Amino acid sequence: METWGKVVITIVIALTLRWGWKVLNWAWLKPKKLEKWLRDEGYKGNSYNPLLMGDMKELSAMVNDARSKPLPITHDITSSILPFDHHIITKYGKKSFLWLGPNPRMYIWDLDLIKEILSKPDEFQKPHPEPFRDSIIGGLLVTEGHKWIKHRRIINPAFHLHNLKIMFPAICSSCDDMVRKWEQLTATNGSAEVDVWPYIDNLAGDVISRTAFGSSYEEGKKIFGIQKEQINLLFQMLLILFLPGKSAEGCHRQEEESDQDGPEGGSEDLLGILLESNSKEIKENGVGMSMDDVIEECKLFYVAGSETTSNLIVWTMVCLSLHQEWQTRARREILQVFGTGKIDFEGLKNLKILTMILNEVLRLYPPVVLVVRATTKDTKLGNMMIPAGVYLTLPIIHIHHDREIWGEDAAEFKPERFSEGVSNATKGNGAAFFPFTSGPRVCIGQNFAMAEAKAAIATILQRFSCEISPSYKHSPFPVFTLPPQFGAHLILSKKSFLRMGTNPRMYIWDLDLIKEILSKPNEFQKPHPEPFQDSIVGGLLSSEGHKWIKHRKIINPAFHLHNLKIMFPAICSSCDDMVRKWEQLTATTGSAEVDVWPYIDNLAGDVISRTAFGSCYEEGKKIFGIQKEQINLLFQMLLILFLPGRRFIPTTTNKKFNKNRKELRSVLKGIIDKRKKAIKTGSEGSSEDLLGILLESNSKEIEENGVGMSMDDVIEECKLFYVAGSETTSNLIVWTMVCLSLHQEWQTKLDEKSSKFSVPKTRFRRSKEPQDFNDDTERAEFKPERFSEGVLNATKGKGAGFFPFTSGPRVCIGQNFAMAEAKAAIATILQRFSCEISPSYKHSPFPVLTLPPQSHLILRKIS
Ligand code: HEM
Repeated sequence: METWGKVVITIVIALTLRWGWKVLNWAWLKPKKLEKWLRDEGYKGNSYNPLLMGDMKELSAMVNDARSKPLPITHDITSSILPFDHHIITKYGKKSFLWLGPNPRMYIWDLDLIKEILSKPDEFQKPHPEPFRDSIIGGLLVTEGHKWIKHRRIINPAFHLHNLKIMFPAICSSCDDMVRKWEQLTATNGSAEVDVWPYIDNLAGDVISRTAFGSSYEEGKKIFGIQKEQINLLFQMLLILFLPGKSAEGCHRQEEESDQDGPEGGSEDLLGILLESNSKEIKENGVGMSMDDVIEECKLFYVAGSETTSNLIVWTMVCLSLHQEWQTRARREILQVFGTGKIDFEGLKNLKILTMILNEVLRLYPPVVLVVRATTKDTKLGNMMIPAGVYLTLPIIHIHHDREIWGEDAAEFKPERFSEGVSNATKGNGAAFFPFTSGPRVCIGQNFAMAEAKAAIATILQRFSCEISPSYKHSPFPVFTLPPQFGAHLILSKKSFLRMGTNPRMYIWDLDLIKEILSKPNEFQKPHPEPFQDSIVGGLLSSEGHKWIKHRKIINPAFHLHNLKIMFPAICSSCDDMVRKWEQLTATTGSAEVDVWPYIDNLAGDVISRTAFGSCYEEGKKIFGIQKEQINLLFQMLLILFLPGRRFIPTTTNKKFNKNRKELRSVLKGIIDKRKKAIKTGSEGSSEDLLGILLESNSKEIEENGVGMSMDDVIEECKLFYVAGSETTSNLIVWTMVCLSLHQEWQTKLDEKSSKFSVPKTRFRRSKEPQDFNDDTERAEFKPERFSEGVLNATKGKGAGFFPFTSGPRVCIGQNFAMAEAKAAIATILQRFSCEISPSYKHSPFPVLTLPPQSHLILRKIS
């Protein structure tokens, strides 16, 4: 008995000593040995302290403190989101390390070393055990060696591009579902403040549920919920997590629960493809994945595939809200590629701007902020021989923000740095951008994630604009990935589009954007084809690029002030002719009710006929008539106008339209030929009208540069003079008369000043036209005094808010002409008449190509 007792005591002592030795080695000797190695290699860090769990206590306190408050809105986030790492790096430099329990983690900043580590997954494995990670995920992400090779081979097909293409409609359905909810939220006011994070978070889970489990989508969603709770529970256990044998009761219970949800379903979703690939593996090589393996992979799909991608989407929305110019560029591209219709997989590759934006977001807000590898034996890395048990931190986010790599603007959102690809953005050092890591263990879901993010952002921007809400709190905080801890409160506004045929039209209200668009005629061209306009006007108005530059140069002299001066008497003759007719109408009683519109309409045509075609005035007037008829015919064809090949549809209107077109050409050709001859023979006045000056300027261009305008070009310009020059100016004149009839006080003012008045200019303000006169909002009132100190003052410094003639290089070439004509007309009228609204007047500004009315006014002769 005694002997037995001694034996037992000896065994107990031996075991205790062995266990004690192990603990001593784990908690003190080994860390101290590794610390010595690190310091010998020139790495610096805090001295290891087992009582404080290495740096865990300080780290935990700093993390909790950082988590408690939002950050300033800046992309310079590394120091705030990884406060302890920042503290260590600032204190000890880049060659430093920190203690997670008894394990030292050294930072690897050298890009060549990072590449080497990632290219040798066997030598630099993921740390095992890694309590945080292992409690949540298993599967491919954490397996090593042969098992990893086999699993990766089995899973790979699930992520092939052609399978992604099959799954893509499911991704789009989830995006549509989300956006539909936002449409409900913004239905009443057109905009709403929305915390988009829960929706996006849910979207990514939804996408994985559909694409991973297809028909078992609803059960799939349940797993998503459980997995999310697991991560939160782990955070509550941060301090005990690195103790051996830590208990995670809650976790285990839920693990079991999530284990119960077994896989099932077809072969067009991730699970189906995986199961098929597994059967193939078993057939070919005897062993494949077990049921437990498959379950682990499914759980992994959730965490790896949804958290990460939802991070990317939400930070993209935040960045686009902060950088509206990129939101506009992205939306423009999306509308160019998909219109407002369905997003398709093939179109994704044309989203160049969006790819640049997503890359920049992945750089600034990488969902995986760092990855860790560990040595299991003495391992060579560069010039170092690293002993077993050292953890290596590859600080993705620090490297993505490193000024030495990206330049001084590293913390700025500048997607343009990716315009020539990743290699260019990183100045040849592609390894500096690795949100999905690199090497054999590069993220298997990279294409999946990018396709999902593109589909989501495209679907959102097709329908909404977003901006930062006042209640937004910037809170990127690394949990497992980098979600916004306090959500992402944005203001979503519904985008309104008008559909013309298959093309959407978006409204641009922002004056800076309007100015930008008008200042870049090459980038923002007129829509081609634009069936309505193209059927009526060609010439300068619809040409682009070099052709436009050449034509504008040739035509410009025709609108020079000194030529306008020469043409001015012709303008006044037309005004006199019109007023003479009114004098006849009012001759008997001194006043008469007159629909002034046909006269004014005719006046403007008359002015163009005289000033454009001078001596050929009568033929010119014929053109005017035909052009007017063409506009009316087009209106009758509105329904078929946007059909391809519309010209050949044999309707009566279409036939008439085509006949008119031919006639126009022939009349104009006749006029031009005649004029060319007259110029040749030096006939008097042959080059004093628009046509003459244009032909002369064209000859000069041909002489100097070899090419000028063809006959067809000149015909187009002449047709354009009619529509652009007469409809528009007659609108200005008639609405001025209507306004002066409504606002007698202004008529009187003009009367008093007789010849030296200035024409009120409020016609084409961007504000809405009143349909009745009760609209008392200030912007809808007729108040010419707002222009008393000029346009800039009237628009409260925003000159771009008034642009009846547009602005930039393509500003209306006939602006001075129109203003001179309108002034001459109104002056001539008011010299002889007063006008007031007649009881039969109907207010009917209705846009055709321009904005003509039906205007019955009472004209009274001024005695
Ligand atoms: C923006 C989105 C994503 C980012 C930034 C991202 C990032 C990463 C990174 C950095 C790794 C390497 C981790 C390490 O080596 O420790 C990784 C691995 C992995 N990712 Fe992703 N990921 C994303 C989306 C996805 C998606 C959508 C899926 C699947 C549906 C996925 C599945 C995986 C898997 C299975 C691995 C392990 C690969 C292996 O070890 O062989 N990821 N991911």
